[in-house]
Amino acid sequence: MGKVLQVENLHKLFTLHEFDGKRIIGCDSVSFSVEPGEFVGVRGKSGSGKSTMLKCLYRTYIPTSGEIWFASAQFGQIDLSSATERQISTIRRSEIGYVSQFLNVLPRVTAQQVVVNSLVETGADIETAQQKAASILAYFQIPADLWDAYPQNFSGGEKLRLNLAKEMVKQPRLLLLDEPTASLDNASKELVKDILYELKRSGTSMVGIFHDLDFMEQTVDTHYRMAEGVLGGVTV
Ligand SMILES: Nc1ncnc2c1ncn2[C@@H]1O[C@H](COP(=O)(O)OP(=O)(O)OP(=O)(O)O)[C@@H](O)[C@H]1O
Repeated sequence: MGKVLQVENLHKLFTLHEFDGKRIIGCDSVSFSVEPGEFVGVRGKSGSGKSTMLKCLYRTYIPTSGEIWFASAQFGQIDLSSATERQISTIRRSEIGYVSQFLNVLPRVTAQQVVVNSLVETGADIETAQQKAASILAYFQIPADLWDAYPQNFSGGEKLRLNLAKEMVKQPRLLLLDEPTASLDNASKELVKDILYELKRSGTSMVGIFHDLDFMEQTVDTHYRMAEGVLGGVTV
């Protein structure tokens, strides 16, 4: 099987219109690829461009130049930097997940419903989705008394685990992880580590950005360091 992701010369420049058009480099000439089931980890100082790169991959940001080739089940090889908004939302529904400690869900939707909606989006019927959601929330150690609560008020760790649960049920080809251990205690980190191993075993490819270097070294296959927007290889 070919590569899941091939990033070529990705460049993102921010123009600050409120400051006379001042320009800031987000990331510069980033190139790397990801094989099926490979976990790529990126570290680097604060402000070095890690989030910018990840957000370009998810198309939260439109790259200034460069190509992001993704092997989509639905569209074949598709350049995410120039795909239409419609194609991007289809791909996000079932092929690419994004996980951070910040939960981006509709207000007044309970934790259980968040997971149910995710399952329904990938084609499950409501009844199966409800049964499955309960076992998934239990597996992710979300306390049962929170299942009917609104996740906006969850702790950072609970939000992250719910985010992982809602993305994992899609069995995405590619999972993007934005600081997957931020605000987790050691027991929760172990749980997340097991979940990531499980995902890898099932063939999901991952790209994660990290400040937690211990966790990164224990989980990723390929290490990169970002410095001033430029991605470099790291020998561990
Ligand atoms: N939306 C934006 N508008 C303007 N500048 C931005 C924007 N997002 C990021 N930047 C700038 O791009 C550069 C890279 O920021 P980025 O958030 O990608 O760094 P990072 O490595 O993820 O940092 P951290 O580890 O602190 O999250 C910084 O100089 C930042 O100020």
